[in-house]
Amino acid sequence: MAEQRIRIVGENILADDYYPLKKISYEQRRQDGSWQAQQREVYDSASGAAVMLYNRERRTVILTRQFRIGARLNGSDGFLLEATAGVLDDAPPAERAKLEACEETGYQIERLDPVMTLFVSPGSITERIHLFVAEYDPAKRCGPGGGKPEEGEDIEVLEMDFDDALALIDTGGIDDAKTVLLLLHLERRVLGRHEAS
Ligand SMILES: Nc1nc2c(ncn2[C@@H]2O[C@H](COP(=O)(O)OP(=O)(O)O[C@H]3O[C@H](CO)[C@@H](O)[C@H](O)[C@@H]3O)[C@@H](O)[C@H]2O)c(=O)[nH]1
Ligand SMILES: [Mg+2]
Repeated sequence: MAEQRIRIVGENILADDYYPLKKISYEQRRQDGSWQAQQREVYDSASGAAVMLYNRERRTVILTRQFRIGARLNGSDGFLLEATAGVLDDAPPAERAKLEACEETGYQIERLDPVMTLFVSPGSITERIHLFVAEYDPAKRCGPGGGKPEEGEDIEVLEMDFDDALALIDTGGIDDAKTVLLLLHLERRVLGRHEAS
């Protein structure tokens, strides 16, 4: 067994409303062999799944725009352009991604391709996000999209030229991490880049 480097010694719940905010005490064995006591606040938020919908023939993607309070509190108006995403709520990631695509965008997805699973902000948040891409057919719809109004969701759905979306990364118009990553994945592995004429 690998030598133990971390001993978790305590957990204190600071707040427990929607998801718990915890203060974790642990001891870390430093590279010089000494043990050091540390404490960190961690938001134990749920993990999620996100999917970037694209259409190869039209060379388009589907983006959502909704209000995000975390961004608003840190320098943005909070209305971020994003790939569709949702918390897992015990569903397998691919199934959750398909359900959220229907609820939020109204498109019926048949096949999802997994991209990667990432920690979003591992120093302070437990969340992992499972990323997918999937082709959409503009004619295959499962509902109106827009999210669940009773949960406060008011989601705008935009079909955007893929190259325009890539250009928005460069100007900061798209600044949500999972969304940037999924667009760059599409560019690298699926759709390539068309140079502006
Ligand atoms: N009342 C209340 N409701 C909440 C709270 N936090 C979340 N919700 C409810 O939970 C729903 C979550 O919607 P989803 O579509 O399932 O999740 P998401 O907000 O899109 O989250 C996804 O994207 C996030 C941002 O990238 C990810 O952090 C998350 O893991 C997930 O992938 C929201 O509509 C909202 O009603 C809260 O603190 N209070
Ligand atoms: Mg969502």
